[in-house]
Amino acid sequence: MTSPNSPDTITIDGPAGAGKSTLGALLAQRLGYLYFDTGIMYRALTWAALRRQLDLSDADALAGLAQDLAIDIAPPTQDDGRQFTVLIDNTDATWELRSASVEKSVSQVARHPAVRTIMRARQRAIGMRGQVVMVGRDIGTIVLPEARLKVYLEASLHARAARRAAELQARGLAADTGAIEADVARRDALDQHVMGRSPDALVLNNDDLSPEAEVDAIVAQLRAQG
Ligand SMILES: Nc1ncnc2c1ncn2[C@@H]1O[C@H](COP(=O)(O)OP(=O)(O)OP(=O)(O)O)[C@@H](O)[C@H]1O
Ligand SMILES: Nc1ccn([C@@H]2O[C@H](COP(=O)(O)O)[C@@H](O)[C@H]2O)c(=O)n1
Repeated sequence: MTSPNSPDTITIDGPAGAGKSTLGALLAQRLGYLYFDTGIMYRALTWAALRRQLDLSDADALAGLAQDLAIDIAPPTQDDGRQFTVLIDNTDATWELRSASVEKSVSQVARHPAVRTIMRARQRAIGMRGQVVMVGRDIGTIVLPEARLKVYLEASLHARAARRAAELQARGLAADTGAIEADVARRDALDQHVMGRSPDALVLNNDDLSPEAEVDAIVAQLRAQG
């Protein structure tokens, strides 16, 4: 699928909590590329829609907001474990994007075709600049199908839930692994229609693979491609 004219981008898709952001950030750092997590955009839209008390079934209202919403991703402004700071309409919403209310509604917001059309166009414009590692659900299949390398990352439901629980505990928050597992499974089901594994993707299962080993496998694949 890649050609000399393909954008110099690497896509990473996979289900919730598979480790896409961890891998994406590490790989981008190794290659000196921009790291871009498209899940942040859907989370930002959901956060802003909830704040405005929009009806989450109103596709037109959500699409209008998706078009206009100012989402700025900046280097971390606080040393609290964040990968970056997310400013939405100039408000720091970094951790609120991970809140239970956003997690509960984000897949519902992301389902609207009108919303996805706008988000995908914004994402594609960023990817086409090149030297980007872009992470999401449909990046290798729809947003950047001509990417230089596509990765599909997977891990068992149990491992994904256990990692999410450990992450919350590390931030001093309560974590019920059973409830987290149910929530991750619910999001998997809702996201099924947007999830895509490109036939030419490099598939990595990280149940027993560290992020560093994942990066090594990808760099080896890039070298093999020449
Ligand atoms: N290879 C790995 N082995 C063990 N733990 C990992 C691995 N990769 C990531 N993790 C841990 O798994 C958790 C989820 O990772 P991460 O946030 O990167 O996933 P994600 O796919 O981006 O999630 P989401 O879809 O919810 O945004 C984090 O606590 C992270 O430290
Ligand atoms: N390309 C994408 C990325 C994300 N979504 C939706 O956003 C939710 C949050 O994504 P995370 O990667 O931060 O977990 C996700 O559950 C999807 O509903 C999407 O549709 N397409």
